[in-house]
Amino acid sequence: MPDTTGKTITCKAAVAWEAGKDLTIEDVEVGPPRAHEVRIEIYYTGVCHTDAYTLSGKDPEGAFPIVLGHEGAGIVESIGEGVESVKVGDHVVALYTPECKECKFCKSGKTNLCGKIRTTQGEGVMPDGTSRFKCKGKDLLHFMGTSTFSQFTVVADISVVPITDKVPMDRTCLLGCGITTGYGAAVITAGHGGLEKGSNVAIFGAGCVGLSVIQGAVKNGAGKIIVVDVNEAKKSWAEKFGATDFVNPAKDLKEGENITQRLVEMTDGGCDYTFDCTGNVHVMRSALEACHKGWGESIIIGVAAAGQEISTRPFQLVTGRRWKGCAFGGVKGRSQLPDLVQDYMDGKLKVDEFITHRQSLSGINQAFQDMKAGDCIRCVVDMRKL
Ligand SMILES: NC(=O)C1=CN([C@@H]2O[C@H](COP(=O)(O)OP(=O)(O)OC[C@H]3O[C@@H](n4cnc5c(N)ncnc54)[C@H](OP(=O)(O)O)[C@@H]3O)[C@@H](O)[C@H]2O)C=CC1
Ligand SMILES: N[C@@H](CCC(=O)N[C@@H](CSC=O)C(=O)NCC(=O)O)C(=O)O
Ligand SMILES: [Zn+2]
Ligand SMILES: [Zn+2]
Repeated sequence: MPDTTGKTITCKAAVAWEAGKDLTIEDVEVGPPRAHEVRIEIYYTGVCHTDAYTLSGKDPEGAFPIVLGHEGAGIVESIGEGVESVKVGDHVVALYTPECKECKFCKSGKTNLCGKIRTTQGEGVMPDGTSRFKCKGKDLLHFMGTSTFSQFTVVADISVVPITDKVPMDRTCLLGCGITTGYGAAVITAGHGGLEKGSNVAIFGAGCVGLSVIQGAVKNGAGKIIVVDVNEAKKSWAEKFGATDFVNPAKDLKEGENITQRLVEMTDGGCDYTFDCTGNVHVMRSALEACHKGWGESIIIGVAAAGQEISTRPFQLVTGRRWKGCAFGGVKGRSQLPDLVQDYMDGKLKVDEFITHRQSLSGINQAFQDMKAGDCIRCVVDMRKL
């Protein structure tokens, strides 16, 4: 392979030109990394519902044309001036939640949200306000600071974590979003640094995120782990990951009974923790109201569309139920992701089981279709196969 350091690379990428339209595979020019930037050759990327959400046009931050994708793993091709955290040849996972370790957020000890580049990331540009992608003479926007639907991408050095090369990248890519998000929500965000042993838990939505919450709940020794999903096929998935109960609100409720009442009855007054992994604001309300009076905590993970709002009677909070939420499970990517990779290597974290579908880069629109079909947990796209 010729040395590409300092040069623009032309490669294939799946470009979203307009909201609601299929992606098209294009030749894109990817500029060299500038100071504190890293150019990565992406080997594998997952497709997440958040990519579909932005492509749909419902994301208030969504703008076009853009290179989507935020669940990717690859190898560092070159680095810009001042980069010390990774080197050429490192296997890495891209981080849509960066970690600078020096901003107010990073130093607070209270959150994994990093403030350093959030504004430019939301605007779809690199921290210096410009794009590294060009196609047909036009600049393309970056997405979530990662843009993993391109064979080569450029990210800020705080948006990437080196990981062992002993784990295949079609697995590590999934730690870039869905698995880490659900697992972290249970073991980091819930309670004070993770849900307590014996806690009764309800998880709404058993996709990649919800199944990962189950894994975290099992790890922390939860009592009841009740999964609520309208898709009956998710029952066997939930059981495989360690759920103790499954309720399908579309078929299992008694006449006049609602899901909140059922969960309160099953848990002697309400759940200690509930998790929304659907993005449906009505489900979020049920999840909050199914919490135990006095201490029950509901964690919102699902992403709801622009204009959607949550509501409940304030009395629910007055009487001690708590609403919180998290991005990337509350996990600090550069500090904590290598530990999750180690958990996978030690057989303590399931990852392989999530891969139900695979596609080549040119099959990426089919990956979006697969995701909507209901039998897909995660589709992994091989970015080097056209
Ligand atoms: N906060 C964060 O950092 C992150 C948030 N997300 C968000 O998390 C959410 C979940 O992602 P993912 O697991 O990939 O999604 P999936 O669509 O794979 O899983 C959601 C599950 O919920 C089910 N469901 C839909 N409506 C209801 C309902 N009313 N009651 C109960 N179950 C329902 C779905 O059933 P069916 O198959 O029939 O639709 C599906 O089984 C998305 O909104 C995504 O954008 C994702 C990653 C990170
Ligand atoms: N742009 C959206 C917000 C989407 C969102 O909440 N993204 C999550 C990650 S979802 C991953 O699949 C996130 O990281 N949120 C924190 C953040 O700073 O964006 C909108 O405006 O609705
Ligand atoms: Zn995601
Ligand atoms: Zn920071």
